Amino acid sequence: MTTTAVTESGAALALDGVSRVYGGGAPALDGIDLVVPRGRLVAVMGRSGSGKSTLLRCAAGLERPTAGRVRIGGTDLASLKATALTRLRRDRIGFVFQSLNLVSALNVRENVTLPLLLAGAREGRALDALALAGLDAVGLADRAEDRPESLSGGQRQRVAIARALVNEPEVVFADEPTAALDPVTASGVLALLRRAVDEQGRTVVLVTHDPVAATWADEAVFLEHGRIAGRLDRPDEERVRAALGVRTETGRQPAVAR
Ligand SMILES: Nc1ncnc2c1ncn2[C@@H]1O[C@H](COP(=O)(O)OP(=O)(O)OP(=O)(O)O)[C@@H](O)[C@H]1O
Repeated sequence: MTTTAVTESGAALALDGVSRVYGGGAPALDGIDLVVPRGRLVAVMGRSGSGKSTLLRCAAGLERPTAGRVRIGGTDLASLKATALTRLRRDRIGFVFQSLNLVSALNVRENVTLPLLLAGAREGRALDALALAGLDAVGLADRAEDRPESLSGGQRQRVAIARALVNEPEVVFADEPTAALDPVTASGVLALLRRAVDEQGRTVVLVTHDPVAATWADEAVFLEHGRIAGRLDRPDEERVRAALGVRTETGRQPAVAR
């Protein structure tokens, strides 16, 4: 227990016995223990219904667990009232969710500055410069004044990443950010998340079905029936496929590489 406590204290994200039950059904999450150190990219994988999105929503403070504890940078989310939790999500978390699309009434630059404006920053040149630097990092500075609908799917995801990173969040949560993209565009988007980790020391939790996407992660965590069924360090495609395939075919746990 002491080791866990020490590890968790330096973690960007720590889940401690997190469960989530909806109605009278089987738990969507069932006693999840997960520590994500700062500066790591972790892929959460598993079959449909295994609890990936529920884990992301609980970890990101979008939903309260039924039991257990979630900490972001040492802050216990259960200790926060609704307003403080909203503030934490706004100031300390970045989201790249399909359901949190870009705002079509705003141009690309305004979309990127939105989290900072919501956090109370004043409009002006400094803010614009920050947005342009963020857009430059994702290769889209020249599209700053365009509307999101004039961009391709991959370009929109890159804007979403620039927006998620603009407030220098402690954790970025990405839910299937490449699901609708072709493989080459998907690699470009994943490379940006990887760069945010390697060059800016960000921490990213990525939900994905895609074994290729998982190879960009430092670690893949496999869920099954709301539990962690296995983990792979430095996942490669073959081992991820094997891990997913083994469970799909036989229900056995995947090989664990640690
Ligand atoms: N709001 C909800 N109300 C009731 N049940 C829910 C709710 N959200 C999720 N569930 C249930 O919890 C379980 C896990 O769902 P979850 O969406 O987390 O799985 P997932 O692994 O993300 O699936 P997918 O890959 O299909 O998105 C499922 O059985 C689902 O039906």
